[in-house]
Amino acid sequence: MVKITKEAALEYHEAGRPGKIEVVPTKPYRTQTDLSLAYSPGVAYPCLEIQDNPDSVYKYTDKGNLVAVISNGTAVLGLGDIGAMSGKPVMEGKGLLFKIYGGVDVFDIEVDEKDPEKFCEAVEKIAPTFGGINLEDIKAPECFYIEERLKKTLDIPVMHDDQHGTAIISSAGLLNALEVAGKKIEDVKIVVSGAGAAAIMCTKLYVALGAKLENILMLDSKGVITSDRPNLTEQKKFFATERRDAHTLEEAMKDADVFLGLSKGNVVSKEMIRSMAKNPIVFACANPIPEISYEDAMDARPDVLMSTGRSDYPNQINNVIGFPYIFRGALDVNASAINEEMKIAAVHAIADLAKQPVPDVVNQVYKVNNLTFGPDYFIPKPVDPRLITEVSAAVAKAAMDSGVARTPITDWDAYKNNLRRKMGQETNVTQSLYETARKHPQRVVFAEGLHPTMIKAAVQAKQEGICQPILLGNDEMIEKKAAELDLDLTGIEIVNLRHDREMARRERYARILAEKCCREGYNFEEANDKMFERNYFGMMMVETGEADAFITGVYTKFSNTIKVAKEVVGIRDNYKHFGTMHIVNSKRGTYYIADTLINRHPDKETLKDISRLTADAIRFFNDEPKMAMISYSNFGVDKDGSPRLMHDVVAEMQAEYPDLKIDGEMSIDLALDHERRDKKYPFLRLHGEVVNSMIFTNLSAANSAYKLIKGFSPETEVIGPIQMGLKKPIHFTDFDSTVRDVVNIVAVAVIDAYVNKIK
Ligand SMILES: NC(=O)C1=CN([C@@H]2O[C@H](COP(=O)(O)OP(=O)(O)OC[C@H]3O[C@@H](n4cnc5c(N)ncnc54)[C@H](OP(=O)(O)O)[C@@H]3O)[C@@H](O)[C@H]2O)C=CC1
Ligand SMILES: CC(=O)C(=O)O
Ligand SMILES: [Mg+2]
Repeated sequence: MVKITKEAALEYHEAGRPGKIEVVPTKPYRTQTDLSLAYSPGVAYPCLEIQDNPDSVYKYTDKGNLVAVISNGTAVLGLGDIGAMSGKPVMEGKGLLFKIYGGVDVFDIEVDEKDPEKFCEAVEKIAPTFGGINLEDIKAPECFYIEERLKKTLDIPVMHDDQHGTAIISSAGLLNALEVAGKKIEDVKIVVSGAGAAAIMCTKLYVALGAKLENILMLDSKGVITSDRPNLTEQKKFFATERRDAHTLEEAMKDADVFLGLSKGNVVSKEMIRSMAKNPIVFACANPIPEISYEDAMDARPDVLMSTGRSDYPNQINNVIGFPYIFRGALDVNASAINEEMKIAAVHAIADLAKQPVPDVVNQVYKVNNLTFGPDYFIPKPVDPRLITEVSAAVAKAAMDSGVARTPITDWDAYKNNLRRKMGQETNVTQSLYETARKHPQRVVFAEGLHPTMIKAAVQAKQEGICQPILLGNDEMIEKKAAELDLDLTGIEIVNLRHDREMARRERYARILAEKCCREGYNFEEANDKMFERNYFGMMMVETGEADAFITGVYTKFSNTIKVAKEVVGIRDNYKHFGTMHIVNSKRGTYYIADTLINRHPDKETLKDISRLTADAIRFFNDEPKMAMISYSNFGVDKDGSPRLMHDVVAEMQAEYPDLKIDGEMSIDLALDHERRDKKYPFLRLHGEVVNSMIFTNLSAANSAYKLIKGFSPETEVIGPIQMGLKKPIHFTDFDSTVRDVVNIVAVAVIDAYVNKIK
C-alpha cells in the first residue's frame, strides 16, 4: 500500500500549475476568423438562437456536458465545517474525477453561505449555466432541505452526492458482501455510526432494498438514537429505536452482522469488531481516516468483510464509483432529474459488474493478476473501464423508463461504443476491427499457449466473439495456469503438440514440409524433429488449413519466427520481402508506419516491397494510401545516403504506380504540414493531401517513431505489429504487448485470414 504523506499531498497540489483542473478550448482559435466566430461578432448568432429557442442551448454550448460541483464547505470529507474555500481542493478533485471517468466537464463552485435559503437562491441563479448540479459536502440536516428544494425549483438533475452517491455504492457493496457472507438483507442486524447526509441516505436505501427497520441501530455524536431523545431531526426520528438495551457503540456492535461507518475516524475498536456476528461486514467509510483502520479490522478477526472509503485498500466504498456515471447517463438523455429508479438501476449495475471477469487493465493498475469476486473484491475498482458503459447505460435507461428523459437513446450498442470512444477506450479503427472480425470469426493458433498474456488474450478474444482460439502447449500445465488465473477455458482448444497422440499429425506435417523444402536441404527426419517446435507445428496447422491464423511473439524472438515463417508459408508471390506496419491512432488522425520490426537496413528493393505492401495494407483497412517516404532532407537537397535511397525508391514507385499517392524524400515535419508542403513544393503528387502513411529508411527510425508518439501521448492507441507480405496470416505481437495489444492483433489476423480465404 502506498503511504500518503502530508508533504507528498501538498507537493502534488502545488507542483507545476497550482490546482488540478483547467479549462480547455474545444474549437479552433488560431486565426482571425476563428476568433471572430468564437467571440464577437459571430457569437451573437447562437445567443439569439438560444433566446428564440432555449433548448438550443444544448446545441450551441457545453451546458449538456457541464456539471457544477457546489459546496458551502460545512461537511468537507470528515473534516467538518472548514469553510467554503478550504473545501476547494475536494471540489476540484471531483472535477478531475468527473472528467477522467465520465468525460463530464465541471466548474467547482464554493459558495460562502450557510443559510439554506440564501444558498439555494445562489444555486438557482447560476443553474442556467449547467446541465446538472452535484451538491457536495454540505452538512446535515441542512443538506436535506437544500436538495429537496433545488430538485423542485430546477429542471436539471440535482444530486447531493454524499447522500445518494454514497448510498448507491454502499448498497451495491452491501448486496455483494451479503452474498459472499451467505446472509440475507432482511435478516441482518445493522449498526450505523453517523446520522448525517451520507449515513441517513445509505440506510434509507438499505431499507428500500429489504433491510428491516427494527434490525437497525443508528448512532450520532451523542450515541444510539433512541426515540426518547429530545429534539431529534425528522431524519433521525425515522431511525430512532425503542430498544433500550444499547446506548453506546460498544453495546450496539455486539452480535451485529453489518457495521456502516459514515461518521468520524477511529471510533471503532478491535474488541467491537470481535464482538460482531460471524463473517461481519464492516464498511468504515469516514474520510480520510476510517472508523477503524483496514489493518486493525483484519487483525481483529480473519472472517471480516472489510471496506473503507480509501483508494489504497481493497473494496473501496467511495462515491467516485458512481457520480461520474450517474451524471453521464442522466446528461446523455437530457434528464430532468435523478430519481429513485435511476439510483436503484445504478446499484444493480455496479453490483453485477463486480461479479464479471475483471479486465486485464484493472489487474495491471493494481499489480495483481487474479481479482475475482470474493472477500477482497466485491466492489468494482474505480479504474474499471466498463463502469462507464454499464452504469451510465443503466441510469439512462431507467431515466427513460421512469419518464424523466427528454432525449431518449434508441441504439444502445452505438451509445456504449460512443462512450468507449469518448473515453479513449476504443477508437474507430479498433471498433471496426472488432466488428469486422466478429462477423467472420476464424480459428487462431496461440503459439505461446502457456504464457499468461496469451491465455488471457485467448479467453478475451473468445468472449469478444472474434475467434475460436487454439492454445499450443502442454494441456495440463495450461489448465493449471488458467485455474491459477481463474480463467474459464470453455470453448478453447488446447493442442499438446509434443504428446504421443499428435505423432501422426507431426509426421504428416513433416512429410508436407520435407516435400515442399526438398531442394532446400530438408529431409523427413529433420522436418519431423522440427514439428516438436511450436513455430513449425503451429504454422503447419495454418499451412494445411487446419487453422486459419497464427500468433506469437510475447517471448519468442522474431528472428526465429521469421525464419520459420519464410520456410513454412513463404512470402507472397511477386514479393521478395515482408515487413510489419503499426497503426497509430492519435488525436491528429490515423497513421500507418512501416517497416517497424523486420528489415533492419532495407535496400531499395526491400523499401519498394514495404511501400507496396503498406499501400495494400492501408487499403485493407478501407483507407486510401497517402504515403510520405521519410528522410532527414527534402527532395534532392542531400544527394547521398538514406535521402538518395528514398529518392530512388520514390522515382521507381511513381513510375510503376502512376496513381499511387506517394512522394518524398521528405522530412517528417513537412510530411505532417501539408499547407507548408503545398506552398513550398507545389509539384508534389501529394499536393493538397493529408499524409496518412510514413515509410522510414530503416528499422531504428520507424520503430522509434511510433514508440516516440506513444511515449509522448500515452492516450494514443497503437495497433501492431501488423504483418504484411507472408502468404498466410502469421502475426506477431511484441515482448511488451498487453492482453489488449494481443487481442487487437488477433482481430487483424482474423480479418486477414478471412480475406485470404475469399480471395
Ligand atoms: N466513502 C464515501 O464515499 C463517503 C464518505 N463520507 C464520509 O462520511 C462522514 C460523514 O459525512 P457527511 O454525512 O457528509 O457529514 P455530516 O456532517 O452530514 O454528518 C456527520 C455525522 O457524523 C456524526 N458523528 C460525528 N461524530 C460522531 C461519533 N463520534 N460517533 C457517531 N457519529 C458521529 C454526526 O453526528 P451529529 O448528527 O450528532 O452531529 C453526524 O450525524 C465523513 O467522514 C465523510 O468523509 C461521506 C460521503 C461519502
Ligand atoms: C467521498 C466523499 O464525498 C466524502 O468523503 O465526503
Ligand atoms: Mg463528500
